Amino acid sequence: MKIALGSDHGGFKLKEEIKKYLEERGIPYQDFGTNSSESVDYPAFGMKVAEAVVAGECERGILCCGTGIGISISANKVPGIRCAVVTDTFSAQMSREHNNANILALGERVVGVGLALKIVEVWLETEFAGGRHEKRVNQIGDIEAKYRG
Ligand SMILES: O=C[C@H](O)[C@H](O)[C@H](O)COP(=O)(O)O
Repeated sequence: MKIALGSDHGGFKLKEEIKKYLEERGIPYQDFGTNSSESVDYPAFGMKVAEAVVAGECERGILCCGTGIGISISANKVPGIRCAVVTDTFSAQMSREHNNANILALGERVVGVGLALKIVEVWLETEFAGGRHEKRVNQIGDIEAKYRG
């Protein structure tokens, strides 16, 4: 499974930690930036990762900013993206099992590196449960379709 990675300056250090984590486990990734702690605007990075996931270039994405919020809002504007901001391992599991989240968003200023990497582990290992959740996820797609031009 190839992972698309992205961050702004507020999530840059956490993204680098996640890269190390993925490298140690032989999980392939593509880094869409940013490439330093210099101040940048998060929407473009959220969009790039979201587009890579929707295009199928990467199966899932992980985004980091200060809180995880701005970059997740940006990613969720791309049709087909279900990006979840997660701060605990239970929500990480549920975002996959129930919501089939295809992007995980983390806040470097919210969670420590240890917890963030545990969230990543749980999120990557958990599969969508389907069943009753499938029709609900499909209904999210129906909302997108309603507002598509
Ligand atoms: O939701 C937005 C993110 O948390 C950004 O990382 C944050 O707003 C950046 O703030 P600043 O420009 O003060 O570093």
